[in-house]
Amino acid sequence: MKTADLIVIGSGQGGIPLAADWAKAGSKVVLFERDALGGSCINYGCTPSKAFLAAAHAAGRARQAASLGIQAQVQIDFPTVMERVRSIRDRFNQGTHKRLDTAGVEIVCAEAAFTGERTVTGGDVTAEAPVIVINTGTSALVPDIPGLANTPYLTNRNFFDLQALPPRLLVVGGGYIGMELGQGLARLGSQTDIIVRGDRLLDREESEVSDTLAEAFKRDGIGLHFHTSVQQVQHIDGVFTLNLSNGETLEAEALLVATGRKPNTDALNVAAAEIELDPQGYVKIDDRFHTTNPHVYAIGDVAKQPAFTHVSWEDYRRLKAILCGEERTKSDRVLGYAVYTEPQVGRVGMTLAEAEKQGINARAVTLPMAHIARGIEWGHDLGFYRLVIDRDTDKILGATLVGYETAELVHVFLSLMEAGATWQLLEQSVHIHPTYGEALPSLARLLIGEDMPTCPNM
Ligand SMILES: Cc1cc2nc3c(=O)[nH]c(=O)nc-3n(C[C@H](O)[C@H](O)[C@H](O)COP(=O)(O)OP(=O)(O)OC[C@H]3O[C@@H](n4cnc5c(N)ncnc54)[C@H](O)[C@@H]3O)c2cc1C
Ligand SMILES: NC(=O)c1ccc[n+]([C@@H]2O[C@H](COP(=O)([O-])OP(=O)(O)OC[C@H]3O[C@@H](n4cnc5c(N)ncnc54)[C@H](O)[C@@H]3O)[C@@H](O)[C@H]2O)c1
Repeated sequence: MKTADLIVIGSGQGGIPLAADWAKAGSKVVLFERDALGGSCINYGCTPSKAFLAAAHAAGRARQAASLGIQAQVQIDFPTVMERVRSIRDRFNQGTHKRLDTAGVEIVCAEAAFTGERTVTGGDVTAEAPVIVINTGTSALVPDIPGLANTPYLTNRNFFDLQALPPRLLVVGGGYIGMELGQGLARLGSQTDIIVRGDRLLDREESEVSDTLAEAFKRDGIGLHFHTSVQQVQHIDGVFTLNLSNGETLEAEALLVATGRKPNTDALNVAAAEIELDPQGYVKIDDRFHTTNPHVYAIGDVAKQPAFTHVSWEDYRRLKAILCGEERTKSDRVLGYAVYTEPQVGRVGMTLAEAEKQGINARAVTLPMAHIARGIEWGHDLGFYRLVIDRDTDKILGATLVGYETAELVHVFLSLMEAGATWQLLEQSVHIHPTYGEALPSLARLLIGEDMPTCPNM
């Protein structure tokens, strides 16, 4: 039995810096990882998907340049695209290894399980510590569709190992992963169809977001099948055949299943440490990341935090402060996130409906892309910017930006909200012409009744 000061289970986005910081400060840290170091984000999530989308969107933008009078011949070298994706993934993965090694963390490459209140075993190592942090993330949740189990379907786990471009692709699921990777392969040349159980894409967002993305996907030649589910899967001679509940039959050489996530808690033997899970298997935590065991904390996706890398990373910063005796909680932060389709969706805070549900006297204003000079100049016609404010306090409550690179632009709102700013502060700001950013004060000016269009030259 090893004795440590800190045990981290899972090398997710919060666990790595926590382990490294503790070890660098001279503490004995043992980190268990059953798969690739760096977790989902580096190995089969953010990093490879965004490197992949860089290529896909380059192809999409080159084709769209026709509307500017530029006729580009797009040739896809798929093996090179994927080699680049994997080399970036590998570089980040090796960087993680080096970071933990240099800090002096003892890495145990094994699946870990609790063997007592403060003890964890993985492979032939058993360690005990007064503080244990669970950062084991999630895995693809694969639905129990007849015929699916024994086929070579793709999830985010093996997608980035693709060697050849599938001529045709079927995607099950109209959420983040299905949309990003589905549009990506479509832009690289796969004839793509997306099967959506509900009546719209990205159904947790406002319907105008879904409608805009559906229009963009149609322009990319993607087939959208709403209100239907897969009843049967067959895989014969390299071709998947899917029978849908609406009577349609679809065929393709590749099938991507992107129907949500499940927490990685099955192997943890949480009962041995009296750690409670919720009905879906996520670790229950309080506002200070404490599980039901006083020695054990949980951060990131496995603790049912919003499933984003910056959330897991921020969990680490807050948990570190708590462990150092500071008064911090998990809840008092402004949540922003983005979907890396084209157009992108940049989101922060509440929608109008969410604000009203909380009883807030809220108001929303919307500026369509057609009223943004930069959009017209660049040939981007899809999207809109929306701002939600509290009528009683004038504070900014949230924003939804759909358009070109809005994942960058939405940080203006994030910072304003973090500072507790009112919409008048934005309205008074003089932003640079011609930029997408100049449309943000214009958006706020709609609240004082200024008519659209509001940008110079419009
Ligand atoms: C395709 C895809 C794209 C994404 N894109 C983005 C994006 O653009 N932006 C964004 O913010 N987020 C994105 N995400 C979400 C993001 O990857 C996660 O929210 C982020 O990785 C945080 O995860 P985590 O720290 O909770 O743990 P993870 O990164 O999931 O890591 C958990 C680790 O624990 C290990 N583990 C599990 N069980 C055990 C065990 N019993 N013993 C030992 N080790 C164990 C796992 O092997 C894994 O390495 C994406 C996710 C996917 C799947
Ligand atoms: N850009 C980003 O930050 C980014 C990118 C990818 C993933 N992520 C994170 O990872 C999480 C998981 O992504 P995801 O796309 O797997 O999940 P998701 O929850 O975003 O989407 C899953 C979709 O599949 C549908 N679905 C569920 N079961 C189904 C079934 N049996 N048949 C058909 N459809 C079904 C759901 O209705 C939903 O629309 C996201 O919620 C997000 O937090 C983030």
